[in-house]
Formats: sequence, C-alpha cells, structure tokens
Amino acid sequence: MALTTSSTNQSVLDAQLELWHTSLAYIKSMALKCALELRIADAIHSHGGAATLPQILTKITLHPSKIPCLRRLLRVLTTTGVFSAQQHLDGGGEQVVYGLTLASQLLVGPSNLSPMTSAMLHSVTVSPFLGLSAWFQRELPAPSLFEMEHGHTPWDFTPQNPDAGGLSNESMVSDSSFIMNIVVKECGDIFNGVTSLVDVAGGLGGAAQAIATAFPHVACSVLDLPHVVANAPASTNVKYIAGDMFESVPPANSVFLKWILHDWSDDECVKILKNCKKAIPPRHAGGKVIILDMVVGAGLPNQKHKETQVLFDLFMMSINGTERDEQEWEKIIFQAGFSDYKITPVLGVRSIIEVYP
Ligand SMILES: C[S@@+](CC[C@H](N)C(=O)[O-])C[C@H]1O[C@@H](n2cnc3c(N)ncnc32)[C@H](O)[C@@H]1O
Repeated sequence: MALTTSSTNQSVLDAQLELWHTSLAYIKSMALKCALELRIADAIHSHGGAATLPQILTKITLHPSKIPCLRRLLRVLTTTGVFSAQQHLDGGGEQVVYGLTLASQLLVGPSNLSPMTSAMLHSVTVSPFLGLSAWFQRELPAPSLFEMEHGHTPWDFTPQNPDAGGLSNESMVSDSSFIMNIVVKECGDIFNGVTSLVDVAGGLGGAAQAIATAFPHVACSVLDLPHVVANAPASTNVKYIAGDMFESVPPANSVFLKWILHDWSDDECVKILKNCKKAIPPRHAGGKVIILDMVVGAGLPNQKHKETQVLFDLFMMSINGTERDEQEWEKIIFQAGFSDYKITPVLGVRSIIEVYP
C-alpha cells in the first residue's frame, strides 16, 4: 500500500471509510427504489404522516418471512434522511414511529415526485453505468453508454418500450409540475410581456400547462415528436404540435426549453437554438428564449449542490448529453447567433437562462 509514513491509524481508517462510503452509495439508491416499489411513503402518509412498523405492514405487501428485514431497510432510509424515526414508549415497551421527512413528503400526495425518482432508479437507467469504463475505452464517435447497453438511443428506445416511455413522460410531467410551481413564484416576471410561448420538446406538456394556468393571457403550445404528441392529454388549454425541433420550431413570441439542451451535444444545441431564434421576433419586439436547465457552479452551491450537479453531468453523459457551466452555455448561445443572456440561479441546482436575439 502506498501510504505516507505520517499517516496515522485513524487517518487510514478514515480513508477506508471514504472508500466504503462511496462504494456502498448505490445501496442508498436501491433502498429508496425499494421503498418506492413497496409504497412505504404512501403507507406512512395514509397513517397521517407517522406510523409504527405494524401500521406500515397493514398497508404494504411483503412476504411474512421478510418482516424482520423491513426494520433494517427502514434503518437505512431513516439514517439517510428519507424517513424520520422517533422512539415512543407505549404499554408494551418502546416502539419506533416512522415519519415523513420533507424529502419523502415530496413522494406522496397529488403530483408528487415519485415518477421522476422511479425513472432515475429504473434498471433501464441504472444498468448502462456498469459499462462506464468499457465506454471510456471506445473511440469517439462511439454509441452512448445507453446505446451500448440497450442497442438504441433513448429517443428510439422509448417508442419501442411503451412502459419505459410512459414512465419517462410521466416522470417529466411530475418534475414539471413541481419545478414550475416554484418558477411561477420565484421568477414569474420572466413571463412579463410574453404573449405566446412554444414549449420545445415539452413532452406531455406539464410545464406548458403550468404556464398557461398561471398566465392565462399567454397562448401556450408544445412541440414534441409525433409518438409523444399522440399521447397528449385531450382537453387542456395547451395546443400540441407534432414535429422535429431539428427541422423547425413553430413561431411564437417566446420559446421555452426545459431540460432539453442538456440532452444534446454542442453542435446539436446550436441547431436547436438557431431554429428557436428563427421562431421568435427580435428582442425589441419581445422575442426571447427561456431555458430551464443546470448551470454547473451557478448560485451559492454547498457540497451537496456541487456533488449533485457533477453527478447529473455523468448521468447525462450516459445519453451523450452534458451539464454545462456558464462558459459552455455562453459558447453555444453566441454560436447560435444570440446577442445576450441572463442567468437566474434560483431553482436549487437548476437555473433559468433568458436568451435574447
Ligand atoms: C427530457 S424530456 C423533457 C420534456 C419536457 N421538456 C419536460 O421537462 O418536462 C425530452 C423530450 O424531448 C423530446 N424530443 C426528443 N427529440 C426531439 C425532437 N427531435 N423534436 C422534438 N422533441 C424531441 C422527447 O420526446 C421528450 O419529450
């Protein structure tokens, strides 16, 4: 072992802990995945937000032989902050009462984040990462990590795998309902002067619907691929248009791009942005593109912020996407012919980027 002579036993044990902590990090995710599949948060929620193990057991399906193991799963989930645990004295002795933390409150109730969390933890999403080092050893242009594992790009894979496609679309709707509620409250003024808006690659229209509801004077439409638009909700205040953003973008006063450009390479982003620029009027006539995406390093990131942003970058690398820092954003924005931009980092690890022609 290449240890320096000054290493103390304690520091060496701390170093081993570091390796173990990182090596076992996937068990955290798998415990969360299991909790979602067993619907443990729903079970606690249905008991008013706090439940003992026997109460949880009345709501979830488990083989009786595995009941003792549930306590151990819950110990991981409480230690990692998904649920809380409090000791309570009752007639028969001490009982642990499990509660929802703010994080698990986001997994229950109407329009919750469990579809997005389930999609991130789905075997289709996770399995490509086992081939990461093999992917690094292949020459570019190589298939993405996702393509190496599944034989298709995500865009070709989902139409052929309706379950995965459905979950992916639903996950986006759940994320959009969540984040757009905050966008409207924290930075609703970005929609000042907007009269019509096209949500490019807007999926089933979660974001466009939120904008149309909060700002009824804005005529909202969604552009997405035909197989996605075919499943769009029938009666909404949003118009759905089937098309290809690499071909053209329907005209509007402004274009909205939520969680799109991080899916694509710089060259592809420049193509999409050029089509967006053609779709909108000049700046003096109110034209702008509103991007909701991550700006790596933006805001006042703490360690968890930083780690989440760089983990997201590797996550996106699996489909040949990328999370960009400000310089990288500036490069594609200016290459697409825009003259100015403004970053507002008020959405946790994500930001709003207003881009002007
Ligand atoms: C990550 S999802 C984002 C959906 C939505 N913007 C949201 O955040 O809820 C990416 C979307 O891009 C769409 N998409 C992929 N290629 C496209 C293309 N060439 N033209 C239009 N939409 C496309 C997909 O169908 C999918 O709905």
